[in-house]
Amino acid sequence: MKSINVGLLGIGTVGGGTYTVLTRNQEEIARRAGRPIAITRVADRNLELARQVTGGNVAVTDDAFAVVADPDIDIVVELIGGYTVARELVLKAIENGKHVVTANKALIALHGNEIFAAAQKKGVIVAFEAAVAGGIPIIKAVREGLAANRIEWIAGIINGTTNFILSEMREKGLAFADVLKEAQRLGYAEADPTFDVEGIDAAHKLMILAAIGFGIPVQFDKAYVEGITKLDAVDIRYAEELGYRVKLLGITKRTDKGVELRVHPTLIPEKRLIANVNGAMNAVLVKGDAVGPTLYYGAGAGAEPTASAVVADLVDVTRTHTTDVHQRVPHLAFQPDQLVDLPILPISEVSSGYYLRMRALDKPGVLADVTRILGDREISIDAMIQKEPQEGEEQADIIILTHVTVEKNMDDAIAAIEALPAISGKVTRLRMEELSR
Ligand SMILES: NC(=O)c1ccc[n+]([C@@H]2O[C@H](COP(=O)([O-])OP(=O)(O)OC[C@H]3O[C@@H](n4cnc5c(N)ncnc54)[C@H](O)[C@@H]3O)[C@@H](O)[C@H]2O)c1
Ligand SMILES: N[C@@H](CCO)C(=O)O
Ligand code: NA
Repeated sequence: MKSINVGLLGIGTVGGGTYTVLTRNQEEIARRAGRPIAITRVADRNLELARQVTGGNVAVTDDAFAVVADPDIDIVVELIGGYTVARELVLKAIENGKHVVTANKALIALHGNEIFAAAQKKGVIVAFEAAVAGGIPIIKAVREGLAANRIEWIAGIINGTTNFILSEMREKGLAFADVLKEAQRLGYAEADPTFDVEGIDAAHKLMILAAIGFGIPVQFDKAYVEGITKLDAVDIRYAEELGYRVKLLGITKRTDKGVELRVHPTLIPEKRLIANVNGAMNAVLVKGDAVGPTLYYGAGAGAEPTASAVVADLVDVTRTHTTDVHQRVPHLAFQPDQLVDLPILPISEVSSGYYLRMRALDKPGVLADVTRILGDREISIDAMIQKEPQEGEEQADIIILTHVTVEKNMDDAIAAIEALPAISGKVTRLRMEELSR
């Protein structure tokens, strides 16, 4: 039987893993796909690496555009990353009538609308399971498995690097920079690790999840993005005292006013399963109206876990590419002419519980002033700790957990608290999610 010929662009961490998995499980994959799938050409600007990984068994080139133009190639796998050359290559592949598999969440989050429109026009498939939560089949779960549901919200630990950093810092007391270096060595981090630590990578993935969950076009510029670089170890400790873990969470919710789309460090009750997801592991909670909350857990980064998703997409594309375009699973889960323009809410309109930490002079009345400011704005307090001042100091930390309120109301309360003479410096604010309903 004629094999499906794959052109692999980029044979780094994920590309290398893809080559290994496809070669190792060749026979079983053919039995699943209905025909053999073979990588017949590889492009990488590092020719030495390409030769080394393929052991001289495949034609290698440093010109990715030559692979995309090759009439013998059926599916192009883009594992270069970034959104400049990768965008051009993917659009060129589509133009040449090739199906595309990619792990590139940045590309999909920024240019998905353009790419899917081009693919629809040409009748080709663009598959991107590896782009969100690595090896966890979350795209398939939301797009197909939960197709009966009205998706209400999705919340996930969707960046392995930051979860690895937070876990190592908490468990082993290691320094941020050392843990980041280790994540880079293990192949978890992006080419530019600021994408990981500033929450951008998680926001790329969240944008994709919101699009397939709610049937909206990708619009990455509307996401609220806050990473872990400003997170203070003391807040992780206080949160623990109060029974919470701090995770970098991507949250998207459908509300009456619009869609919440936000990535930020978040307090989660420690009894939730997702609060106990550690290391480079990812977990995504999806709440559907019929099914209730569902949880998906697994390796979110790394060579073979990510390759697992890339190769599954290759099998999917191989199985479905004979199907009529209109009968296929739509790229963003909803038919292309059925996407809706729900507004994405600015962060000021988002509702959440809050963790507040402030430094206050240890004198009577301060606490009363703070609680009055919150009370005047109908923000109710869930828990509070007042620390004893350290030896020789006059100020002490006050930590307050609040019930849900809208962010702009909290902005106003924080401004009033910071204006109190007995409060010094800024109030630290972290958002909190119960993730129970
Ligand atoms: N590493 C992970 O765990 C992981 C997980 C999921 C998704 N991803 C995504 O997968 C993609 C690849 O990531 P990676 O970690 O494998 O990166 P990588 O840096 O390890 O590999 C990229 C490869 O592409 C090659 N390359 C770069 N520019 C090229 C060009 N113009 N022409 C030809 N080759 C070129 C590089 O030489 C390198 O070998 C990215 O989009 C990334 O976001 C990575
Ligand atoms: N840099 C990403 C790779 C997986 O997408 C992460 O750490 O999760
Ligand atoms: Na995935």
